[in-house]
Amino acid sequence: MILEAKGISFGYKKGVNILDQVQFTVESHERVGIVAPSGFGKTTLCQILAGYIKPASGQVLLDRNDIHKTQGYCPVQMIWQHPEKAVNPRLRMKDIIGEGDEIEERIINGLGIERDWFHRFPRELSGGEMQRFCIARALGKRTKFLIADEISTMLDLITQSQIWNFLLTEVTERKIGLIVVTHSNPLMERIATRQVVLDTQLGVKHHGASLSCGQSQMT
Ligand SMILES: Nc1ncnc2c1ncn2[C@@H]1O[C@H](COP(=O)(O)OP(=O)(O)OP(=O)(O)O)[C@@H](O)[C@H]1O
Repeated sequence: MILEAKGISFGYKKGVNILDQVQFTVESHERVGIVAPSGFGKTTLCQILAGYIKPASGQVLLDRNDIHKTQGYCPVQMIWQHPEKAVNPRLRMKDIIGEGDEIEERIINGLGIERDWFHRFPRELSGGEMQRFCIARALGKRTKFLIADEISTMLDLITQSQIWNFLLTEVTERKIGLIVVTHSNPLMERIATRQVVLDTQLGVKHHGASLSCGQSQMT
């Protein structure tokens, strides 16, 4: 499958775009890092790619189908930096995890989610425990692309390593395309097979080669 950001422009204020003609493609077997300075619009772009925000212009295409016109379960799932912002505080974790697609037992076990946690409310879990639920919820059977936006920033190094080891195995075995945002260079180097650099002057750069706006290139 191919996920395509096609000429994506967006701004929160009318007439002021933070994303301008962003264009790139990601294939199922790839792990692509999105690189840009803080405040540039990476999270916003992730939300657009996962269908949460509509671009002012442009499209997000999954095998040529517009993701913003797709009904039902979105095959492009996003894991957020702050899990507490991604869960309904009034639901118990068993209901939160049931909000998406069917989640295989292997995923629950692989992420180290304990049975006892299912009966708790989000406020009764640590950030790391809650993030494991959010990762599991995003790995439903129909997920084809996963967007990981600073997902391990708040975790200790051992938990980071466990979660990333699990995620990398999972996306490789299921041929899920991965888009990753992280400010950690070592993590980016470890995870991404390719990087897309968002750049104010040049639109989008791939592997250091500058492209003018509106072009796309697979590297
Ligand atoms: N809901 C919103 N309403 C208005 N402005 C917003 C909103 N969300 C983000 N912004 C602004 O849009 C810009 C891009 O924010 P975004 O979070 O997408 O950047 P980022 O590249 O992910 O930043 P960081 O690396 O610091 O997480 C910022 O200036 C931010 O203040």
